[in-house]
Amino acid sequence: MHVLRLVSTGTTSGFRHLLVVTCLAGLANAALLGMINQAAERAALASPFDGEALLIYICLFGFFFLADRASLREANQLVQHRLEALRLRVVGKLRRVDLRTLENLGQGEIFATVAQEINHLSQSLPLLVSAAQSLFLLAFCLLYIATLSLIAFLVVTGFTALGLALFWLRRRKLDHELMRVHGQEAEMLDTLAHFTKGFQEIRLNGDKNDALFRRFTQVVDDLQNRVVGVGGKWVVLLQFGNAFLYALVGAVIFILPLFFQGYTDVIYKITAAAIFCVGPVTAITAAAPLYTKADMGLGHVARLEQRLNLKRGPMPVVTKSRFAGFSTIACRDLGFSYRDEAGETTFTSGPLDLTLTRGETVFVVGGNGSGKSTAMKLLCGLYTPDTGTIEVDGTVIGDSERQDYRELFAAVFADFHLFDRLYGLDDIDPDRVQALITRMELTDKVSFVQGRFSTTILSTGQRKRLAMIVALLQDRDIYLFDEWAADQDAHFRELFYTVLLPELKQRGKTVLAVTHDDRFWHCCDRRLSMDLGVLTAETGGTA
Ligand SMILES: Nc1ncnc2c1ncn2[C@@H]1O[C@H](COP(=O)(O)OP(=O)(O)OP(=O)(O)O)[C@@H](O)[C@H]1O
Repeated sequence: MHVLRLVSTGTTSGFRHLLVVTCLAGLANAALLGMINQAAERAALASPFDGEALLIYICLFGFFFLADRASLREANQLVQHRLEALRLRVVGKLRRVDLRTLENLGQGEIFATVAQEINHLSQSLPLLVSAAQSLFLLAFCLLYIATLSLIAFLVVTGFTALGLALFWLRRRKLDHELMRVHGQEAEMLDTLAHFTKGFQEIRLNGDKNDALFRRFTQVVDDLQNRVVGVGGKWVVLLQFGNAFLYALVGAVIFILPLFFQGYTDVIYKITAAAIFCVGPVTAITAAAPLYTKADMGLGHVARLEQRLNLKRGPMPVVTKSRFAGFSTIACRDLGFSYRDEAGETTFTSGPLDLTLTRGETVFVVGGNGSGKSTAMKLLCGLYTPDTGTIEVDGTVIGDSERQDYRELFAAVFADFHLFDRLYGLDDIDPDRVQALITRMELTDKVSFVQGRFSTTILSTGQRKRLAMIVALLQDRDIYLFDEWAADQDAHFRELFYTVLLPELKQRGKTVLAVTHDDRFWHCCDRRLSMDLGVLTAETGGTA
């Protein structure tokens, strides 16, 4: 049903057009078969050559050829168009979800669904149009049989419907297997990602490399076994379809004549028509695996969409945050928990009670795993709090305010991503960018040309400096830095604490910086200590 929904939703004119040309192609095909039948009958009766019939045959063939081509082209166009819309819709939802939803989904699942499944669909769906044509052809063949003998029509239709229904029921049993194939494909993609993301580690350690490869081999083996198993079940199903067809033709030829008087007059015509049914029914059954896979693929996309629908915020605002120029942000009893798949809490951040004032520089310190990064993501609205509130100048941040609130922040997280372009800063003055590149001493490494950085392949410290440039260009009210200085040399560490942070303060920016650099702990207005997800102490600084 997902396939039908995909092609029939959206603008209906494309679907109607496809339906008309496919129907015409099927009609022309049926007419051709009818003519062949008649010609065979005439030849059997040794009738003279019929030039007019030949001309009609050629015209019909020409018509069929054009309609068939139009139908395949239309189907391809329609399907690609709908798939593009689907891809955009899913990614459109993806970019609006809660960070936690995205973390729970996992990259393998997203890639297996959005990239792999939709790519499969883009290749397999247009091929299904031949099966759709066969459906029309089958309907016309049956109608033709009806004009010859009503009883034969009922028998053939009954047989065909029974065969297709049995086929369909048995096919549905494969759905569960196909679901597991999808899950294993996602697992395979996740394991594959370890080879690229962990390449350095596996090249340094042969045992690790071998063990990962063994794991990958096992995952691929399991996947292959399941795919082979599913393929075997398809073969049995297709054989069942073929056997059923020959049983049908046998019944028409051998059994029906025994019961009906006069039937034998038209027996060869009905037999020929029943044999014509073999082609379309075979085409339909052969397309069934393709259809099933396509329907499953669209089912996965639909399920992914459902999960994305659950925690979707409003569209990102492109204008300035309505909270820009805030005076205070107050967090009261703010709490958030990570939960595993079973719903068990694995770590709780908070309850946090904290007030941030415009223009202050606040350091957050604490041991590894004490919850500093989690608290940052909670504070800037990336995680939706389970309990408590965030208030900006007395306005409580609810779901409808959250995106506007997020727009107050520019951040360089510990797990930051560096984009090659300054997305969202289209009108930026290139000289400003170049000036910051010079300031961050990256001129011999990176340049800003035609709206993009010449490279992002840099050392970790250099990448963080480039990320800092991007954050500074964003010119937001609040800056979050999660251990920015950790990867910098002594010179840039000094520059960060004693020049960049004071400059931001001077410009009225609020800074929240996670740091382990106790040598610079005095360079702040306040220092918050964290342990086990809660604030344990607050100390004054000298900034
Ligand atoms: N995405 C996540 N999903 C589930 N649990 C997480 C996630 N990120 C962090 N945690 C858990 O939350 C706890 C706090 O992690 P967090 O990264 O906030 O600590 P941190 O104080 O920033 O540590 P560090 O100083 O090592 O960076 C850890 O126990 C970690 O296992």
